[in-house]
Amino acid sequence: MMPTDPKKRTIARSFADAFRGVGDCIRTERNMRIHLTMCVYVLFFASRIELTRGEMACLLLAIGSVVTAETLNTSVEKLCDFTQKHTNHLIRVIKDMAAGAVLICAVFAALVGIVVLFRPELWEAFWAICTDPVSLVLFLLSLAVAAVFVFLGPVKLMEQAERWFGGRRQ
Ligand SMILES: Nc1ncnc2c1ncn2[C@@H]1O[C@H](COP(=O)(O)OP(=O)(O)OP(=O)(O)O)[C@@H](O)[C@H]1O
Repeated sequence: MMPTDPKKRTIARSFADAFRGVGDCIRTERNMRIHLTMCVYVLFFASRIELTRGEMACLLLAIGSVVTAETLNTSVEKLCDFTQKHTNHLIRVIKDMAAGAVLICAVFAALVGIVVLFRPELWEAFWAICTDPVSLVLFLLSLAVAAVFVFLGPVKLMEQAERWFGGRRQ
């Protein structure tokens, strides 16, 4: 698709393009879906214990940094694949560094999560889920949905649905 004339670009168009970029990353990158799934569980448990505004801000910053790093890593990978399809030492170094940036963010985000969340209230919240049958079933169901989202992703899920329901219609 040709880029639109900069004079005709509206702010709404810029936002739409940026959202499409995030959507593409979620659709094509399993690691991005893993990060997002972990974010959802972190925020879920964070909502069940009393955090200060500062602690919540640290968690949100940590989550934002990992998701941002993964999005940038994906765009670097795609640019590398576009420019060089064959094995190349420099491409290997570039891709490894971009992946390293994600690793650094993820390790520090995990440390933030441990510092902020690991406290008795967390285990109490977890125990409350485990001892309530309805909550436990819902929690296990959410894990199953998360696994399907991570390993199949929206694209494969749609293809599978097309095969099942599209096939039956014929
Ligand atoms: N063209 C290439 N030349 C040399 N090495 C490459 C090339 N493409 C990929 N690699 C190596 O393979 C690794 C994985 O690259 P790939 O593009 O498959 O990323 P990926 O599986 O999506 O990784 P990630 O888990 O970081 O998202 C790179 O970090 C790099 O070491």
